[in-house]
Amino acid sequence: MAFTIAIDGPAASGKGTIAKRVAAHYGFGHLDTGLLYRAVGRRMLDGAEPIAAARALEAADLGDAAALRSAEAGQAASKVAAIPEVRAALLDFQRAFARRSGGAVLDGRDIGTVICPDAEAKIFVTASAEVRAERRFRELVAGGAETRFEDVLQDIRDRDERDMGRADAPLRPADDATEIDTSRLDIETAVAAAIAAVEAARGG
Ligand SMILES: Nc1ncnc2c1ncn2[C@@H]1O[C@H](COP(=O)(O)OP(=O)(O)O)[C@@H](O)[C@H]1O
Ligand SMILES: Nc1ccn([C@@H]2O[C@H](COP(=O)(O)OP(=O)(O)O)[C@@H](O)[C@H]2O)c(=O)n1
Repeated sequence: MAFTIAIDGPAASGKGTIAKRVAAHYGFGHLDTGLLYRAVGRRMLDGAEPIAAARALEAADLGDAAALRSAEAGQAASKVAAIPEVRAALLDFQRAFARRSGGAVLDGRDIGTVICPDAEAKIFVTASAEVRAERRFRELVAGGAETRFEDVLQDIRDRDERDMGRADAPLRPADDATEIDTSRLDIETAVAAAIAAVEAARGG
């Protein structure tokens, strides 16, 4: 049976963590759609033309998740993500994943609004920019990156503005999404709130 859970939200709000845990809870597949845009952004940084790179994207391009998670790849991702032809090139793959049998959780920016407007459950994860920057800063430092908190905060603000301000599929909650503000929630509590929202959507 196909059952789709759409999880959207800004950078470092905790949507990926929630998506992974919710998928494990239900035994569903999980797709981090940000990785697709990061892979196209990475290829642009290497000199490729972004629309052609999006059309030629292969599973192998998503292999090096650690490199794709850099701040540089994130900025490049949010630039190529504003190009309608790039978004169009990535649409079918995401929709096919969403309808896979056995259930799917997709996290990104436009899953509940554009990719899967008919998803059975929709969640919009938020947190203050300062809390998100603190989380991302710790994550980058733990991974060995040399960076400053102020730069991470600026990166998050730039991407928020670009992602919310673009004409095509801007970041916004779907009208029927449940919003979870994780600013003051630990991971366990945030995941429990997400599962409760899915259960409510299932009529449970
Ligand atoms: N509720 C939370 N409380 C504290 N840290 C969190 C919480 N949710 C996620 N994190 C941590 O914040 C960082 C970013 O989370 P992630 O799920 O990757 O965000 P996103 O997918 O929205 O970018 C990770 O290091 C993660 O472990
Ligand atoms: N469904 C999606 C997912 C990501 N993106 C873009 O890709 C960038 C990187 O997304 P991500 O989810 O990997 O970023 P984080 O939230 O993990 O920092 C975002 O800033 C968006 O510009 C998008 O436009 N649509």
